[in-house]
Amino acid sequence: MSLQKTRVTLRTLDRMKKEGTKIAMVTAYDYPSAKLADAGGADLLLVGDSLGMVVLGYESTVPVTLSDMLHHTQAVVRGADRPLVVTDLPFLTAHLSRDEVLKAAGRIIQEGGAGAIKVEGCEEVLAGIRACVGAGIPVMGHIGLTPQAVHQLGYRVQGKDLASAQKLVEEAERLTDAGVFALVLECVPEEVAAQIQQRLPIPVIGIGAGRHCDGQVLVYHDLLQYASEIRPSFVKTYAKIGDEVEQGIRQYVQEVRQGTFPGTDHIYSLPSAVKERLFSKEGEER
Ligand SMILES: Nc1nc(=O)c2c([nH]1)NC[C@@H]1CN(c3ccc(C(=O)N[C@@H](CCC(=O)O)C(=O)O)cc3)CN21
Ligand SMILES: CC(C)C(=O)C(=O)O
Ligand SMILES: [Mg+2]
Repeated sequence: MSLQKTRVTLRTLDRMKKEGTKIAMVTAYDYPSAKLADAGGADLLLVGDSLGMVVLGYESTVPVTLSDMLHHTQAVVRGADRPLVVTDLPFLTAHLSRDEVLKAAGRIIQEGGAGAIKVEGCEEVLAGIRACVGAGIPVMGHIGLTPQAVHQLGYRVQGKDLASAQKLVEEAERLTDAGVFALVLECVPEEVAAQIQQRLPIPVIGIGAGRHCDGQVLVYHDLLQYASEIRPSFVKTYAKIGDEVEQGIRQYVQEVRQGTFPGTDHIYSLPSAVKERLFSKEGEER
């Protein structure tokens, strides 16, 4: 089923949860990353606000704007045929008035071309989530470690004591009641994620949430080891493209300096008839 070429929809994900088919999600931030992730078979592409860190060089996701998200979403959508594209609402967007949330989410769907949005948090954003769902905008929830709250939480595992584990289960259920079509659980003990996965009728996508989730998500630059400066311990490395890129650039620079690039394979030449006449008297006369 994951090999089908038709677009992944909410119904596809629903079916995958029921069948126990694991869902593979990866972030993408531009046309080439979307094209390659699609070719690699990813079901869901997340235009994560992590782009602020891995693509734009900020220290956190907090500075990322709606216009950043729109710009990158448009590029990802152009490169993604099969996967459903989900875009993060940036910092402080889901907390605004109902109208403001709808406007921002509407732009991501209408101008960006995404198929869904993702919102961090629960209580404070529940009204905005309900408004979006009511307007026909699919919403993915995100609880546990919510990076937009880095200034309060840090990047710490969440739900390690009884009270906070119970709170996560409650939040998962409240979000489901509010109509989210799937839920990202970030950095929580495996046992808590398993409990939530069992209780919810919707797919639970884990990142640092253990083996029992309905699907997994990782940041593109982490799993491919591509110039990412942070290394959470839940990351597994599947390639080292950063090293490949650096090595390629190093060799190019060296060949330019040595004059071995460009070689005869990489130049344009005049046809010999033109060449003969170009520097002759006749050629200069006109
Ligand atoms: N490259 C990248 N990958 C990500 O997964 C990611 C981003 N950037 N930027 C936005 C957020 C930030 N995230 C993070 C960042 C750090 C940890 C981290 O280092 N966690 C500690 C947990 C320590 C503990 O509480 O025990 C770890 O050691 O994994 C986790 C998630 C996830 N997101
Ligand atoms: C880490 C994932 C879940 C995310 O929200 C992002 O990449 O922004
Ligand atoms: Mg995010």
